[in-house]
Amino acid sequence: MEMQKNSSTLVNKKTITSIAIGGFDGMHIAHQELFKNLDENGAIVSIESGFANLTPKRYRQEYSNYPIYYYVLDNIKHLEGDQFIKLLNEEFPNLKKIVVGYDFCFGKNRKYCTKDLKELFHGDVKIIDEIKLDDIAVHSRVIREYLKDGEIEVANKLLGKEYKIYGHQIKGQGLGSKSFVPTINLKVNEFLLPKEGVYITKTILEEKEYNSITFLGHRVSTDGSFAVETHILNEDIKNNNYTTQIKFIKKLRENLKFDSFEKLKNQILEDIETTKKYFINIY
Ligand SMILES: Cc1cc2nc3c(=O)[nH]c(=O)nc-3n(C[C@H](O)[C@H](O)[C@H](O)COP(=O)(O)O)c2cc1C
Ligand SMILES: Nc1ncnc2c1ncn2[C@@H]1O[C@H](COP(=O)(O)OP(=O)(O)O)[C@@H](O)[C@H]1O
Repeated sequence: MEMQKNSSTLVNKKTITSIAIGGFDGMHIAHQELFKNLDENGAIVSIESGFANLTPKRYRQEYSNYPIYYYVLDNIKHLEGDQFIKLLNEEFPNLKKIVVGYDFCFGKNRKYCTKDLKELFHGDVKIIDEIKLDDIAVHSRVIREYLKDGEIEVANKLLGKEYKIYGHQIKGQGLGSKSFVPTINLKVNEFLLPKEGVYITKTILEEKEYNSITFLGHRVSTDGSFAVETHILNEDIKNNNYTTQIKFIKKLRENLKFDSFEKLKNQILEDIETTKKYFINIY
């Protein structure tokens, strides 16, 4: 059962009776399976390695109604097994249940695993068997590899949602509106970017979602610089300064070098037509 609380800062830790523990980068379908085993006073204990780039820390709460409490791995990784459990019992004095996956290990040199957790914690310990989808093991590292290969549709299936990044708007070369099509240029920090290429996407501006096409990569046909730029279909958008979100849906093609602006422009117009057709056919 899910609850409506959604900010850990507002939830008293004393009310928490069950927790799921892990890194939770991606908040993918296997993570969501763990959360299904929490009770209505459940919480997520997220251990921060500093390497999360699918759902970096401040973007993670959006994918669960359970409050998330963050712990820095470097601060707890030296603990012996009993010390780790002691910490959890102190943090959550009414803790009755812990949910982890089959591969969960913790403490000094990661030498404590699920068997030790069962022995050390006096309460209910629920271990979730490995979750796979179409024979693919669901793990954040696996999802990262699909994204790096541009295999968005597989990545999205494993994520259980469309992969989404946040960026802030920056100035482009100023060529787009003049020579090609207008685009919003983005600077993206923290998030893993999919493989260079052209993608069917949705772009969210001020909570409104638009169909879009996004180019991501080195502008090998113009100035060679790296860019993330999104063109919103069928709309005349005034460039603003709001945080922009991009949801990736499908890769259209690789990043290509064109020997004239004319050829690049024709290709871009063709990409836009393909994208429009895609959206017409799915609605
Ligand atoms: C749909 C789309 C596809 C693109 N494909 C390529 C490409 O294959 N190769 C390339 O070098 N640049 C590509 N670009 C980037 C253009 O070079 C870029 O839009 C142009 O340089 C204008 O940049 P500006 O917005 O910074 O002015 C693409 C842009 C869009 C919108
Ligand atoms: N495919 C899976 N099946 C079952 N449990 C999983 C799976 N992936 C992760 N978990 C569990 O979810 C929690 C978070 O794991 P984490 O290591 O952050 O995920 P990932 O393996 O995706 O990086 C851990 O308790 C882990 O054992």
